[in-house]
Amino acid sequence: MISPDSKTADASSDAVVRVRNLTVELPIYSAESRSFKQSLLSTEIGGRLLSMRHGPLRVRALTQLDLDLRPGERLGVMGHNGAGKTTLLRALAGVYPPTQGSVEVDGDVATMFDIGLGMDIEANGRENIFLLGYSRGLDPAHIRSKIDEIATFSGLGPYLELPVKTYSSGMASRLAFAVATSFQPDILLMDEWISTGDQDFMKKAEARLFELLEQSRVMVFASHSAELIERTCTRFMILSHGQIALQGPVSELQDAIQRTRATLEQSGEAAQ
Ligand SMILES: Nc1ncnc2c1ncn2[C@@H]1O[C@H](COP(=O)(O)OP(=O)(O)OP(=O)(O)O)[C@@H](O)[C@H]1O
Repeated sequence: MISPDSKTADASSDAVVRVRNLTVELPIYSAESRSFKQSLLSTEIGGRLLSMRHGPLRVRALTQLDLDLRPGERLGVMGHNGAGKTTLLRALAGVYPPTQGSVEVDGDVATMFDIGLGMDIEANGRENIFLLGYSRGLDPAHIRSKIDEIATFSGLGPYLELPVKTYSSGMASRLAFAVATSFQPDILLMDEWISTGDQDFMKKAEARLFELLEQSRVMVFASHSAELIERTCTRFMILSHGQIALQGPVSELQDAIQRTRATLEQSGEAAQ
């Protein structure tokens, strides 16, 4: 829990996402040997590598972030590879605990990143719909009422009776997407646009996403695409080496968005 001063508390009282002084550090357990640690330390990565006297190397992926998101706000996050975009989404989803600071999120969160997170590949599609629904805190009757719709939207038909390990990655993505979008979330966290390689499904998916964006209380969308951020977001943030370099309304930051697109394009990171 946070204990903000009274001025901050007033300003954030209607926020449904409240992040205070958030630092996230991630250990790298697979770098045990001294020489390998040394060579990693001299490598340029997005986050900051911290060499500990004891224990594993750590990457500081986010440093002292503050963020308030109020109902109706849709935040687009851009930044170079390794800037911390995915780490921010994972921290908001509760996947990564804060190393320092706090994250408070009021409401049901749907995640559209790490597709497959929360799925059991040994279980069949139908069972996975329940698993994903339970992880959102939904009750069985509510989940059951959506099964037919999810089956139709995902186009998986009889495959829903087979274990997910027999699905292609596109089929698994279609199932995860159909579940994530069939139950209206309060807060939608997305990393890039879904891509399944199936053009018909992509058209349906885009239409459904826009519908969902209209109704979600809050969205955070990490992307390399300036165009998608301008089309879908109300607020814009640039992350750089785990810190907020710039933040404000999309309507006032058109130039900054285009400059970021140009920089990412130069380094070959912009979305097509
Ligand atoms: N599981 C992990 N363990 C250790 N370090 C990690 C892990 N995940 C990410 N990192 C590091 O944290 C930093 C931020 O990574 P993150 O994936 O959040 O960046 P990103 O902005 O989403 O990048 P990209 O645009 O390439 O997807 C990077 O330096 C990365 O190497």
